[in-house]
Amino acid sequence: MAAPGTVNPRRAGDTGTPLVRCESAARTYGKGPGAVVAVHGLTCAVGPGTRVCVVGPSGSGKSTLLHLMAGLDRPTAGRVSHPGLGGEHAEGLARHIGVVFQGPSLLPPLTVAENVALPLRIDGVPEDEADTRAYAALESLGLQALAPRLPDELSAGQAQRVAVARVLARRPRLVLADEPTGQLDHATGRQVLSVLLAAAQELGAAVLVTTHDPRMARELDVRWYMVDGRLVQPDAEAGPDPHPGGRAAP
Ligand SMILES: Nc1ncnc2c1ncn2[C@@H]1O[C@H](COP(=O)(O)OP(=O)(O)OP(=O)(O)O)[C@@H](O)[C@H]1O
Repeated sequence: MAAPGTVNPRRAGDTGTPLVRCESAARTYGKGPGAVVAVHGLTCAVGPGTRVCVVGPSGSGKSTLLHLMAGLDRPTAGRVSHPGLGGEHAEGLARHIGVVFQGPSLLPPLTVAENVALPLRIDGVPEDEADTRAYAALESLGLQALAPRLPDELSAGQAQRVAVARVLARRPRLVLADEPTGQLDHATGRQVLSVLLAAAQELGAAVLVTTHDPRMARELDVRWYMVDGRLVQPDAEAGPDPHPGGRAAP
């Protein structure tokens, strides 16, 4: 059995150069006696096409790990790198990594279509092409009828599916979703997750989703369990992983 904090990359479906790799990565918030070690020296990797779920209770460090992987935060010790995404330059990474956040994230004054097109415009995609790609992303998620609506005219589940469309319209190679179903009822949450997984599969993107809900975790191929800022082997928590290669059985 691997040391605590280490996830065997093979179990994570490391079938190519990892898109993201953590090597003894740690994150401590604050200094001195009040310092909080949110993540303790984690070693793990996400390979192309892999679908990983990080399962753990509130406060176990899931968001911190996701932010480190997204390049939104830096480890206070150890290293996080993105060898399969062309290096470590933040701007370059942002083009390849899509992040879905837990709460409302759509801009209230913009329509759904404008919200989805905005990141493309920021990336420098010409307006017509951005609009076309935004509409195509909405259509592929069955959301085209929502295109002219404002965010406050959507249900929470619809808003979260639009947020997924916004991320996927940029065609990322790695999708990191932080409790994307955390504010939804179970049935709606499952629907959002299934839309996210199907769209990512269509794109060939790897996915890492965090959740505190073990029922959601079953929808993913590989599960990592997080306790008090440490990853523990699935075997220790829930028996053998049914897909040790990290990919769903066909
Ligand atoms: N900016 C911060 N400053 C200080 N402590 C923080 C900060 N962000 C997170 N923490 C602490 O780090 C630990 C891990 O937090 P984190 O948000 O990563 O956990 P989580 O598993 O994602 O929780 P949740 O499921 O509630 O979102 C917690 O003890 C939290 O209080």
